[in-house]
Amino acid sequence: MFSALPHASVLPTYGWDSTWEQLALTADAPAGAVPGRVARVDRGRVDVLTGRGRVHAAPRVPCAVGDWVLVDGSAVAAVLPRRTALTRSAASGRSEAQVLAANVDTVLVAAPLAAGVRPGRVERLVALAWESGATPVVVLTKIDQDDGSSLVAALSDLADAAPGVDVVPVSAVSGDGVDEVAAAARGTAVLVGPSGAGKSTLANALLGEEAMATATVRDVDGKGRHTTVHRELLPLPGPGVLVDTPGLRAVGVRDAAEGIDRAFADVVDLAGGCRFADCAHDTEPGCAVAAAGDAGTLPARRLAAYRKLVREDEWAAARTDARLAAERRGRWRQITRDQRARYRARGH
Ligand SMILES: Nc1nc2c(ncn2[C@@H]2O[C@H](COP(=O)(O)OP(=O)(O)OP(=O)(O)O)[C@@H](O)[C@H]2O)c(=O)[nH]1
Ligand SMILES: [Zn+2]
Repeated sequence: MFSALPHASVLPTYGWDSTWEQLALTADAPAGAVPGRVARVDRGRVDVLTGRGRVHAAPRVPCAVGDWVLVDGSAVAAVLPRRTALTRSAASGRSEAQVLAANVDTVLVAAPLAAGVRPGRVERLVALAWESGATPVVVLTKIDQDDGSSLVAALSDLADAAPGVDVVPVSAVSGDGVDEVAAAARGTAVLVGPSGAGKSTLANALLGEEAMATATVRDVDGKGRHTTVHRELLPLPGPGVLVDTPGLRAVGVRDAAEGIDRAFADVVDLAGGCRFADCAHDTEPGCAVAAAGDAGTLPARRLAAYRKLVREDEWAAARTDARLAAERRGRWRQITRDQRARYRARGH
């Protein structure tokens, strides 16, 4: 239970609503705990935006940027159930998922025009976005660098790579498209994409320079570039909240079968025409997906990307199963040991 909220009026600017209030009332937290939203997580400490300002707290329970929590003194006492969670397979090869941001409504997938669009990266992030429960929007950044034909080509590639997903072209330098991105960034929006995609520069444009300069944590990398080192949640001047994330190099998928299917709705649609309901679209006879690939109606690249993500997702699931099995074995061994010790103690 949390106490009456003397300064609760700022919480809605962070996304607080009556549903969160209800959840907070029934949460398991000491009297006097106050609600707030996690703005930053850094080596075992979290920054929470509360009605009484920014609080540094120790997370007694694990939490991620975007979580609504109840803070008791200087500790996070409870995390309210998440509406959505943007996760990736942990980069270190461990079998746990890493929560990049919680309670996200819109995932802004930044793809820079400068480098030429990398469709595989966009597909992967769009799949993770759908899987999270949020709505993806592709943001084609740095369009001031169009050489006259690259913008048209990029928009066409993105339409193929992200069917049914809005694509917003933007230049943070010229300001073109910034209002459109602001309109697309519904609710809590998170900016994801590779390092150097222009996420922080776009965040600046959306937030106003000063807000960003004082709030985000940036560092100079080995090549002398400024790069974001922390995820940071910031209220936008209009309605909504923005989370800027450091560039994502490796984004593994896991438990993302639904998200992958949504990101590849064209492939799934074709699969409806396969002879076998459990067709793996590999070497099965009567496979409509393979046929479309052969006929060139489904780009070979896209089919390969779909297969790759599905395989990766299944592999991650197998790894999780292996870990759970190992844990079960470990538990069982412990039980057996305990039992033996009890028998010995009884003199058997
Ligand atoms: N021409 C042009 N350059 C841009 C634009 N947006 C960003 N840049 C430049 O691209 C570089 C990278 O921009 P950042 O905003 O730091 O990229 P980021 O995605 O935040 O990178 P990380 O913090 O490493 O994840 C910087 O040199 C920016 O000045 C743009 O709209 N047009
Ligand atoms: Zn098939």
